[in-house]
Amino acid sequence: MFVAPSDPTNKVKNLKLSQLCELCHSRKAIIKRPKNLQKICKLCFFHVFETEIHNTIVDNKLFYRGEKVAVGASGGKDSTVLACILKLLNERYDYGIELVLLSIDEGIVGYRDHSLATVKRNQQQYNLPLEIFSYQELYNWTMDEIVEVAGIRNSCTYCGVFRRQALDRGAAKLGIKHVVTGHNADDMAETVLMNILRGDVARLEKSTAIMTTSKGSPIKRSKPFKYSYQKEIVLYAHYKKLDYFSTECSYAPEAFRGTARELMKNLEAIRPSCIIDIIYSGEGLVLKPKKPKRQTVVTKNSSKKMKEGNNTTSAKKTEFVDGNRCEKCGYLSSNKICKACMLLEGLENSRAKISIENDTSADGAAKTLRTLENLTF
Ligand SMILES: Nc1ncnc2c1ncn2[C@@H]1O[C@H](COP(=O)(O)OP(=O)(O)OP(=O)(O)O)[C@@H](O)[C@H]1O
Repeated sequence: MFVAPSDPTNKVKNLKLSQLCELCHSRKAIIKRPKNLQKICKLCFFHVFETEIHNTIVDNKLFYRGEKVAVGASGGKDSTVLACILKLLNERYDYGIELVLLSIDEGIVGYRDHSLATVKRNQQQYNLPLEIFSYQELYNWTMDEIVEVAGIRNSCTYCGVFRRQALDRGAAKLGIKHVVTGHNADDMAETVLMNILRGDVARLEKSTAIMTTSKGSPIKRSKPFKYSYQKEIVLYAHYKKLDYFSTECSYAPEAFRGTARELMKNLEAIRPSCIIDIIYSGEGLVLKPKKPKRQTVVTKNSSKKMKEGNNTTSAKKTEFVDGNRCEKCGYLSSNKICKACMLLEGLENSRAKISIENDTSADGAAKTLRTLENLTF
């Protein structure tokens, strides 16, 4: 239990009972916790916020002693607070983990260059090693070039696919098998909501997992802020006076996610617990077992047709299990060609500035996106 009543700087006199912190009952309450509307003092807020994250880490056995962990560091509020708190908890509770800041430079002038300058300052402030990998070096494209060719509307799709892979590839190069990101409770609730609204059952099943791994891939990803509210992360950064970059990405946010975010914010205003409740609902969902895939029975007739070259089944997608390597880049992929290479192929074909909306060509970026939507990853 956290008690610091003798702290002379925070000692208060002549306060009404209603003005006192509801946790320590000795200092003035200055924060109304967004999560549960509890009125608490600054020190108690730091303590409960940090302890909740520690509990999430311990309850879910996120780390093991001696593990090397990369913090996906964008310079934004979430990952800055994550780096700060993981360093603090690692020292306070002696997790015995080795932290590294891992940043991806997507190549967005006026946005990522500024936020990476923040990460470089964080590196000094937290005394942690920093590694930066860029889309330019990994894919030979910057996001600015991609938007020029493929348009702004689908920029998040490209960026998301490339960033996920870039973080994995960056971690693999550093010999790290665990990447933590600053995805928070609001992000997760939004994702659950989006998947429900889209009827995307396959994604819904995975959307509340705190740790995700891909069969055959050595890199696992986790979200220690799974139960932390966005507003509390901002409050923590504010009261701790953390150095973070607060500008939004220059490219439009994914339209549907933006709508889900608005919806979540409206719901939160009426009922703050709805963020956590949506996550609990997602966790509690039991989905119907998947139907086993139908086997193609090869009859005498069909084998004859096959020999004659009339076989329609040969056009079907060949199934590749996780752990296979992309035929183009050699990186791990559950498909013959990884998502990033499929997008790159579309981009190369669209260099002639075919806009996504008007693109009806057979090989352009728009077609690649449509193909990707139909693939199961
Ligand atoms: N360029 C990047 N390099 C490294 N990690 C990144 C990068 N961009 C995003 N991430 C990781 O993914 C998480 C979610 O990113 P996203 O951009 O969706 O949300 P955000 O709320 O803006 O996060 P943040 O406030 O940390 O920038 C980040 O917290 C960070 O851990």
